[in-house]
Amino acid sequence: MTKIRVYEYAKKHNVSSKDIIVKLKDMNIEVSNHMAALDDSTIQKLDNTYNPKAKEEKKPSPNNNPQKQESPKPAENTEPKPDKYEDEGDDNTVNTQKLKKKAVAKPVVGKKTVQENRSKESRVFNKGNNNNNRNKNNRNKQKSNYQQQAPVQRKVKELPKKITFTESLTVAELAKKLYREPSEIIKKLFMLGVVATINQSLDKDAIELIASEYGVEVEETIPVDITDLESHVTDDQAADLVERPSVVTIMGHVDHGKTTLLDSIRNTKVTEGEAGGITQHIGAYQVEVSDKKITFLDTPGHAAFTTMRARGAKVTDITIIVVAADDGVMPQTVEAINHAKAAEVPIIIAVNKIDKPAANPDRVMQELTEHGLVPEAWGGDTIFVPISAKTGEGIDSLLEMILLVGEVEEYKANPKTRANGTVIEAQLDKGRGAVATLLVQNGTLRVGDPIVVGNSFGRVRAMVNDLGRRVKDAGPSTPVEITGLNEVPQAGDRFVVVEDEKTARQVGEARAQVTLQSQRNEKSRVTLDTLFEQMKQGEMKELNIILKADVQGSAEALAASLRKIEVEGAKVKIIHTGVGAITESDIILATASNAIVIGFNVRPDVNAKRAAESENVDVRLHRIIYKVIDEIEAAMKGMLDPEFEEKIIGQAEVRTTFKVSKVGTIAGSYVTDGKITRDSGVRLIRQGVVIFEGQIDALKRFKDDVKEVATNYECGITIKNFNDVKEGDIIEAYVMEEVERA
Ligand SMILES: Nc1nc2c(ncn2[C@@H]2O[C@H](COP(=O)(O)OP(=O)(O)OP(=O)(O)O)[C@@H](O)[C@H]2O)c(=O)[nH]1
Repeated sequence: MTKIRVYEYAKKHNVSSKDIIVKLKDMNIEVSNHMAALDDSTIQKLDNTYNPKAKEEKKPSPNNNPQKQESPKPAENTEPKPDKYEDEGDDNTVNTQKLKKKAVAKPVVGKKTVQENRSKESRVFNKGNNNNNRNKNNRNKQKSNYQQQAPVQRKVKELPKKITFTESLTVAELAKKLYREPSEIIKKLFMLGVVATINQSLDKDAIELIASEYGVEVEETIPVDITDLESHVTDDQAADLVERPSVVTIMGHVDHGKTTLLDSIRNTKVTEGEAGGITQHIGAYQVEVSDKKITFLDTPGHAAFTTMRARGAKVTDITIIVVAADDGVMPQTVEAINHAKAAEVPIIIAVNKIDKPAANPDRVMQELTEHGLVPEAWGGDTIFVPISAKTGEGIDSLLEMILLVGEVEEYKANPKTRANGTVIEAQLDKGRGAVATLLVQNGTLRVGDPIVVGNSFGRVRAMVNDLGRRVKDAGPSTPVEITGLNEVPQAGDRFVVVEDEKTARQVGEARAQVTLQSQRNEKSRVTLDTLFEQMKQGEMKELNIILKADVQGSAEALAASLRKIEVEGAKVKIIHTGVGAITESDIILATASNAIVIGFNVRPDVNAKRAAESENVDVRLHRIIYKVIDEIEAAMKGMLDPEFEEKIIGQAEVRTTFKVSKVGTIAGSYVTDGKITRDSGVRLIRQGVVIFEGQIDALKRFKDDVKEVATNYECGITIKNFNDVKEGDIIEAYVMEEVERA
């Protein structure tokens, strides 16, 4: 007996199942849900309502009219089984306006597929029959019955209870999840007023709507950004955390003995008990002191340290600042201190070269107190260790002090988990391919581990330690050199071990597609123009400033004035002051500490300019103290109003000078960058310091006055009211441009 279910009937008549159920209720016929089967008399009653004509033209049932299948007409509908009822009674029996509309939605129907469907269906039923039929005598009879009934009884896979999706699904994907034909979904969408193709992607609302039509639950899963390496790092249980070696960086002024100290520690400690070990420079090494290990990063200097930090890597636990006892605190000593302070890393002072007759450790201590580093002996909390990197004196005490700081700070890690850490250095080796020294910061790295390193990926093929020995595993704070990556990563890149090689490839490739530029854009650098907005959003309570000035006096005066600024709880924090041109190291520190740079009577050098541009660091150049204060205060109040901004348009180098009576000094110059225009403002810069600021008096090419001179051309420049031009000076040209405030 043909069973027609509520939803089939509803579909045929282009009404909702609910309508049918309500209608039946009106007729005092109870049905449980849209899957309920309707008997003939109920269908008859419904037909009277929805299709009065059907009364007169009562259609034969498929059972008593097997020929019907042969007739070409039903072939017009090739919908899967739930639509079979529709197939049987397709022609002109439904005449509601809606259904006419529905007919338009059936262009997918074709004669060819109906045959396919049928043969498929009969196969299905034959199979079912063979499996289930216990009465062999009835077999043939039943078979013929099934064949007749086959189109009606096609099995439809049961609906899932719940489906999940991320962001969207195409019609085909949704159909697959619901175990339905895409055409059925397309039809449903059409009923809902959405014309969709099989590959069309559906948004959350559409997916939910369709699923609810089937009574299926929907769950949206939040997409995981696989390119975020941290998402591959698993959380540690407190119980798994054990003590790990401290990681130490050595910094200090040029020639104060950083390299000698690193070598001396290594030579005296590394080979002890490691007979035959040939030290190998892999960018870091470990020494053992009193049964404990200490890891030293082999690249001394604060620039390297802060470059890593600017890339987001937090590698160093402790910094040692080396100060030569015969030379005292020098500019780079101060830089190193400020870089370490900005990174909030404990500092140990190694007062070096105490073997020298001119050594004066007390003077070093005295000078350092001016930078907030007061020795314990004088009531402060900074550890000072007098050493001689050359003779080895005091090195043991220095190492003991490192262990002590490590104990106090309690550096811990979990050796049981998958490894993650940072690239210390990396290069391409002719024979071995990409070679990278990794510092394992957590977990244990093993040969064979699938790994993502920065934008590269692979499997750890071989590991070599700092003694050049092959190792199979490396625990927390251990530096190892690995091979097996597809590309050379960069120092400061993070690495993580992932579950399998496929994931490593997927993540590595996805990361490689995210360009450096877009990574940079993601970083929200502080600028005076956006400062107020950032403060309003509660992102910032302190404005970090790096201040460079022409002389110490103005640097100090300006820093003191800036520190006094306080706007609604937000303050200025001067993280570094110095004398002289703005250098690349200043820009790196600004990048790592999210600071702006103020140049007072000084300019950035070429490398600093390039770095500031590529890293989007806000560099403000001034000549008058109160204007600096005004600008910072206004920016913090959101009242920054200069609608004009200075734009540097070019630079010329003074190659020679001519003194001409009446005219003054003519600067025979060569334009090295941009252009110089007749009406631009100019600054005369000598060794990074602004000597004079004013206007151009005359701009000439040979004897002719010209409006502008472009890069790589020579010209003669005279500056209004200024004649003290010297060979080697830089003439910087700028214009004031109107800018839109963010
Ligand atoms: N007398 C004496 N000389 C030392 C000591 N430490 C270093 N020197 C010497 O000082 C000079 C500079 O030492 P380096 O270790 O190269 O100094 P650095 O800080 O690494 O220098 P840069 O790499 O240029 O920044 C070398 O000639 C060393 O031999 C020391 O404790 N005593």
